[in-house]
Amino acid sequence: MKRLVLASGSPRRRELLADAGIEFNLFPPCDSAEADAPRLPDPTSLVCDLARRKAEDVVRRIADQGDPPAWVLAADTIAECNGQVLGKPADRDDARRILLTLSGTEHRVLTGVCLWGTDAPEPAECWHSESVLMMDSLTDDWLEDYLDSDAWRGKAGAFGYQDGLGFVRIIAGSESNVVGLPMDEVREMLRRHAGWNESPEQP
Ligand SMILES: Cc1cn([C@H]2C[C@H](O)[C@@H](COP(=O)(O)OP(=O)(O)OP(=O)(O)O)O2)c(=O)[nH]c1=O
Repeated sequence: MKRLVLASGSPRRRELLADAGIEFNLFPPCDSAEADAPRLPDPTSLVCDLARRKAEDVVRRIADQGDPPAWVLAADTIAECNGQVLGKPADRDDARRILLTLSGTEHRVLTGVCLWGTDAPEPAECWHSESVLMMDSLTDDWLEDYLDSDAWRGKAGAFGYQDGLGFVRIIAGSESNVVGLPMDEVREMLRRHAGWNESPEQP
């Protein structure tokens, strides 16, 4: 059976996969796999394309190293509000801009997922999952305190749902999708392709 490689530097993705009892190795993609990609205007196409590029980068590097075949799993998460794509903030001002865009709105968080065998020319699967969220209207004081906390860094939409601050609620879809990896769907996908099975319950 091929080993599973998580092509990600995201601590949230690592935790989600580990919490599900799935064994994997880590192999983060190059930053350029995401940074140099064209910004496709359609959010769904964008997250799938970015997940695919991250997977492809790691598939190539594993093959170049001559390592045994592996399954490579990659993902990309963005927030989207009225057609505007909101990714990871570049800096504090960008985080303020993103949060003011989301403040008081219903919006979506989309995660694209790609699974690719290093011995195959194309991905086995590439798809996305989405959740709908509602963010409270943020006051200036609250916003500046939140920006001081640095909790927005490295997070799409400049917020961390997992931080439990309560200013954003999920209306539809899963929490794991919001924080970077839709685990129900990922488990199913790994069962289909990678022969992954949950460990039997201990008596
Ligand atoms: C919306 C949201 C996103 N996030 C995170 C998940 C992702 O790590 C990040 C979105 O950026 P991504 O570009 O999807 O991922 P990444 O750069 O962190 O990691 P990699 O590409 O190496 O896999 O935002 C949260 O942690 N909590 C949230 O509530």
